[in-house]
Amino acid sequence: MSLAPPSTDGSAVRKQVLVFRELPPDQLARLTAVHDVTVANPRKPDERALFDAALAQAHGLIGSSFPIDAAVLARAPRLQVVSSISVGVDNYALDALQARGIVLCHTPGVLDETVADSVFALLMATSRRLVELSQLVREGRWTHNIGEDLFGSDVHGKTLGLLGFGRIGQAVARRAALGFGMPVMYHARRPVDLATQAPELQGKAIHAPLPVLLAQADFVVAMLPLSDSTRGMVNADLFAAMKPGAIFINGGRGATVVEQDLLHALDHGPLRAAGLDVFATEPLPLASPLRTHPRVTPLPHIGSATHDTRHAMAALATTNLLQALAGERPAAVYPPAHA
Ligand SMILES: NC(=O)C1=CN([C@@H]2O[C@H](COP(=O)(O)OP(=O)(O)OC[C@H]3O[C@@H](n4cnc5c(N)ncnc54)[C@H](OP(=O)(O)O)[C@@H]3O)[C@@H](O)[C@H]2O)C=CC1
Ligand SMILES: O=CC(=O)O
Repeated sequence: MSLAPPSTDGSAVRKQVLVFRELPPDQLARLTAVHDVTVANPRKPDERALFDAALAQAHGLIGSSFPIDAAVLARAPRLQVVSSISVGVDNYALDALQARGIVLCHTPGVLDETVADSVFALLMATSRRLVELSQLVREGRWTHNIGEDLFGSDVHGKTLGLLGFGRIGQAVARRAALGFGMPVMYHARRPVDLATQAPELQGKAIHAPLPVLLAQADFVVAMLPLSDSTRGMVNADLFAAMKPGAIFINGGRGATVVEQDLLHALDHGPLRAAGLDVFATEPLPLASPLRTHPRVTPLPHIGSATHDTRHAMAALATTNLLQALAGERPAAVYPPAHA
């Protein structure tokens, strides 16, 4: 869909913007007020040709869930800015963007609490077997009091081990430590200065050596970005080092986990259960054993999927794009200036 520009007020140079995933109407209106906008989702076969044509002219891209790789960038000779409606930047060819001086923006911060809510919901659901037991009621199999074979495991007071302790990891830690009395251990390459960055977690969360975290955590929650350093990081060695009966939750990116190793840890290793919002291939292929494994609770990548938060992400991404196209420093550029 090409959106005709309103009559120009002559105050600014209109640029070509390609929206590659749907934007809420109010955010689309902010763009069309100042730029020429094409909306085309390359995942839809009937919009692919329009996407390709608009890409060749685009100064700015905004969207998510589609890889903007080196081949796509090579077909966008005028590109100045890519604004992702996501905090994760693993869909973007970072080296090629940097080499061409194309600004990359993303949406940190506005989704932290919502994603942490989702991760904690998954942690609760797996430990108390909520989906499985709800299914039992729905299917008319609740004919007598459930027995020990269907009991769950406690959450409060148990130890949480976080792989990744950034914005979202810390939001998960707050829920665990302040709401559920859980001691928190975290693994990251650099310890976080809790006194300045998360004073409410002082004395409640510690930076622990990975083997210690894995041996002691009742819940291991991965909240890692996908990068060269994290791809396949959660592998057979890590699963083997986890405490017997541990529950594994992944709210970061699927490819940080070796899924075959996860399955082995469920069937032959220490894992009691797993809760997964993200997968190496999304949507999850029908043939994936993770889809139907009885002790896996799979979700369709819904970490930030509330009306409020998805709108806040779209608004921040739109602001970022408008700022960058105006030659200003965007509110949330990747990598951040201090990195
Ligand atoms: N399921 C969903 O819907 C969502 C998933 N996400 C995913 O969550 C990720 C995290 O988001 P956010 O918290 O904002 O990101 P941050 O950048 O704030 O945090 C990332 C954390 O991971 C750590 N980390 C990075 N690389 C490594 C490594 N090699 N080894 C150990 N720790 C590492 C960082 O610490 P250090 O650099 O010191 O190692 C930091 O603690 C996103 O990148 C995205 O992929 C985000 C939103 C929604
Ligand atoms: O996975 C979602 C994101 O914002 O990143």
